[in-house]
Amino acid sequence: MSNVCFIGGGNMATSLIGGLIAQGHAPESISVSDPNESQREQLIKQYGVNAFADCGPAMENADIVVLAVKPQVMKDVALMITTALKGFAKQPLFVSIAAGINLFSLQSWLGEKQAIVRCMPNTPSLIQLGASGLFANEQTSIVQKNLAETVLKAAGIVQWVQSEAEIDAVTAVSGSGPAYYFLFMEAMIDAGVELGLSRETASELTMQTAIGAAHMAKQSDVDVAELRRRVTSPGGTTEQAINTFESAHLRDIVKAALAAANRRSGELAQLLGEEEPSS
Ligand SMILES: NC(=O)C1=CN([C@@H]2O[C@H](COP(=O)(O)OP(=O)(O)OC[C@H]3O[C@@H](n4cnc5c(N)ncnc54)[C@H](O)[C@@H]3O)[C@@H](O)[C@H]2O)C=CC1
Ligand SMILES: O=C(O)[C@@H]1CCC=N1
Repeated sequence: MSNVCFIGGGNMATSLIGGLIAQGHAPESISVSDPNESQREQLIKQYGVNAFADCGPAMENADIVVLAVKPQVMKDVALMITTALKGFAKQPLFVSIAAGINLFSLQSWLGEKQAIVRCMPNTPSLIQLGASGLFANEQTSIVQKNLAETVLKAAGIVQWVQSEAEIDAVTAVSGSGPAYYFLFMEAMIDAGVELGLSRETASELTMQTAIGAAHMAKQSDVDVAELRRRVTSPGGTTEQAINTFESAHLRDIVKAALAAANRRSGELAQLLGEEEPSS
């Protein structure tokens, strides 16, 4: 079993650790470093993993180090890691899950020779229904790619993408995506309450409808547009709701929202990363 280390033990690390443990990964082979003591205690109590305040002891013997800190602290953390790594015989594979921080910056902080995978997971990883996009630098071997894939697959589905730019698109679609569905569910629950349902009934119906629609879409041999048409009887109720969404340009709103999320990845790269020399 591979030794997996998480630098940063917050929301996403907790989701990924939850996925690994649920898949039978031994807690003793998972280590976390986080300066926040209550975060460490929570992870020890919930999963029985090893937790440390500093990155050095957490990374000892690690085959794979998942960088799960906020983009704003990534540079400082990466430089600390580089110092700690100097005493290590074995260099681990690094997997960064930070939005916007590109391989150019990660390589300039961790070292040009390091194998690094940029990954964008999402929070449903906690219940093994995550979706992750992955892109590896040239230094990453096939064995290391398989290792990254195995760790992320414990949390859900994995898609390798063809270019690093696509990771920003993955961030806009599935990284941030759960929040879009939660917002839509919030709005449906509020609207159901407006129409006279109790909040509990509106919540139960909304969530089960989301689950049912997602399962149908995954299992169906027709596309989602056709599934929508099959709910929409001519002259019926759904048609009225769909017409309302279309006249309010829902599709344009979704396009603009995802474009804004995608753009933000580029802004984070500029704000928090190293400047790439223009070729
Ligand atoms: N929350 C989400 O849905 C997703 C987040 N991400 C990315 O995951 C990363 C982490 O996000 P969250 O887990 O939401 O943040 P979070 O704030 O919940 O967790 C970050 C953790 O890093 C710890 N930390 C701060 N300084 C540290 C240091 N020097 N060494 C070790 N740990 C340190 C903090 O104490 C905190 O527990 C971000 O870069 C974000 O872009 C990626 C996909 C989805
Ligand atoms: O909002 C963020 O920046 C992170 C990345 C994807 C989901 N949460």
